[in-house]
Amino acid sequence: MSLLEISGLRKSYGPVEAIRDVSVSLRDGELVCLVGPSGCGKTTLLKCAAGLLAPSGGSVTLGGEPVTAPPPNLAVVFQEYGRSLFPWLTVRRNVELPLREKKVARAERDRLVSEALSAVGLADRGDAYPWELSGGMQQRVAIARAVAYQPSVLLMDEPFAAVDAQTRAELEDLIRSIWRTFGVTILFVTHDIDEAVYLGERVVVLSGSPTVVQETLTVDLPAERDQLTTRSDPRFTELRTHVYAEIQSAKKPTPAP
Ligand SMILES: Nc1ncnc2c1ncn2[C@@H]1O[C@H](COP(=O)(O)OP(=O)(O)OP(=O)(O)O)[C@@H](O)[C@H]1O
Repeated sequence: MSLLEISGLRKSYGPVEAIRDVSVSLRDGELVCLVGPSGCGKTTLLKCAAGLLAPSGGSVTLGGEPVTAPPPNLAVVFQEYGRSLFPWLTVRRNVELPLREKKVARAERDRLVSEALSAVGLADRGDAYPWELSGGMQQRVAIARAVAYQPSVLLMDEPFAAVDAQTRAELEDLIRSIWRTFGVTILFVTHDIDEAVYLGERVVVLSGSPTVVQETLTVDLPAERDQLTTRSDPRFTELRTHVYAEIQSAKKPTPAP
């Protein structure tokens, strides 16, 4: 059964048609990657899915309910970790903040924060301030905050675009591990083809703007993935080459209907 349903979504900014027709459906517990050329409307699509932006047409439903404002059981992790954390709050406090707003009782809050910080490997950095941490660690804090909130859906908008390649690989593995541990449904937006194939159970390829779904691909790689084995698997190479070719043709703008 689908949990998050994006159906016939359209979005124009005044005369600029950004998204023409996108439908994506996520089953409960799925990890789906959205990949497309730069400027194709990935962020726009994600904001519409999160209830942060009203679509011009089509619909978004979460658990059968229409999404018209940010739903309580959905969390978003953005690319710019530097701007998403409060510098005057410690790591623990940053992670705890949405739980306070949700009026979670103190003991439960402490438990959820500790569990989330352990899951991202920052159990011993709770008293640090974000600016004392590296970029990759700050993004881990943002991920811990989303996880502690126990969302049923996690939307991620190019969350690793601003970190170095090694950190990025570690964070990719972290997402797979969090996904498997917590059973959260994830929609992960990236412009990185290898990342999309490495992470996803399915990859949705978007066309150039005005955007339509170019292709949806099932990633038939083993669930147990690691940077060395998976990336040297001939099937991985086949899939990424296929998606690369799709993106190249997707860069051509969609002809007018
Ligand atoms: N607030 C806005 N007002 C007008 N046009 C906008 C606005 N936001 C986005 N656009 C336009 O909509 C299109 C899609 O933008 P969006 O940021 O969603 O793409 P993206 O795929 O996330 O881009 P990138 O890969 O570069 O991050 C672009 O043509 C952009 O210029």
